[in-house]
Amino acid sequence: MLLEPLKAAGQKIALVPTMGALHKGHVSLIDMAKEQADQVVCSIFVNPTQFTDPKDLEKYPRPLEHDIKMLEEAGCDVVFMPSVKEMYPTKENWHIDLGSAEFLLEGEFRKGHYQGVTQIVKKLFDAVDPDLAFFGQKDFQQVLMIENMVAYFKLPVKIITCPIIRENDGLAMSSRNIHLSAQDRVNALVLSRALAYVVDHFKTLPVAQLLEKAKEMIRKTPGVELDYFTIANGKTLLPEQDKDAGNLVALVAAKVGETRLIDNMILS
Ligand SMILES: Nc1ncnc2c1ncn2[C@@H]1O[C@H](COP(=O)(O)OP(=O)(O)OP(=O)(O)O)[C@@H](O)[C@H]1O
Ligand SMILES: CC(C)(CO)[C@@H](O)C(=O)[O-]
Ligand code: BAL
Repeated sequence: MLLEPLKAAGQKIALVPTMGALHKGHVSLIDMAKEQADQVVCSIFVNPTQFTDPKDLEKYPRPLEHDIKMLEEAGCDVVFMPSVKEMYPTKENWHIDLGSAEFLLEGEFRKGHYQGVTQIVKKLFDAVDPDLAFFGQKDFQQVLMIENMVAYFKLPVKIITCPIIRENDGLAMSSRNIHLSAQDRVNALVLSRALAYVVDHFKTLPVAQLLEKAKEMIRKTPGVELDYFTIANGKTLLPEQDKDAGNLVALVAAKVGETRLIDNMILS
């Protein structure tokens, strides 16, 4: 890539992988990357191999002009927008060991999703050869899977996790929020509210009671269909009942109207 001479001259290269439809969450990743690297590359690629629902892939937003403008304003140095043919010139098999957490939570509801995610991230790393790569905590399990892929191939890329950027009312920013109707948008707030309830009561209530209350909040919200709400170990993603175990995170996924959203908050 054109960054090779800059890298050879000692400059640090950062990659911010995205699927486009950029929002302030993505900009926060670019901002953090700019603080830590000399050149920031943002990739925009809607990766077909990570979609398990063809309708989800088809309707994924692709507002290209808006994205380019946002990247210019954010001071991103390079935009990398490969075509599907460039990234997948031939049909290929990809299967690597990502550990048992691959099959939990998102992996259970989107079978094979993390094989597709790690396949494309490896290809992006091969193309850009970054020193650092920035990902959002919003996709908590994705960061774990990418760290496992990096360890699997022993890649010299440092993975940096960036905090979740939220709307003023608490909804985690997401490209898919654009699909929410006005009523969905109101209903979707229950996800961050249920997570905040768990954070606020973490010290005083047992795990079982926290989960019961959070799930009840979500279940009684019309138009919201819960996939999972869990309090889990932040590495194994296995459910955890012991509040003193440390490294705990609350994670949620739900369909709001026709749109599936995820969110999480760190507990300890
Ligand atoms: N609200 C957010 N705060 C911080 N990072 C975010 C946020 N939303 C997305 N990201 C991160 O931006 C990167 C690119 O994500 P992506 O382009 O899929 O956007 P998205 O908003 O997560 O869209 P989607 O609707 O597909 O979940 C990922 O590392 C993701 O975790
Ligand atoms: C990391 C990623 C760009 C891979 O397609 C995607 O999963 C995303 O946007 O989070
Ligand atoms: N932000 C995660 C990408 C996906 O939902 O496919």
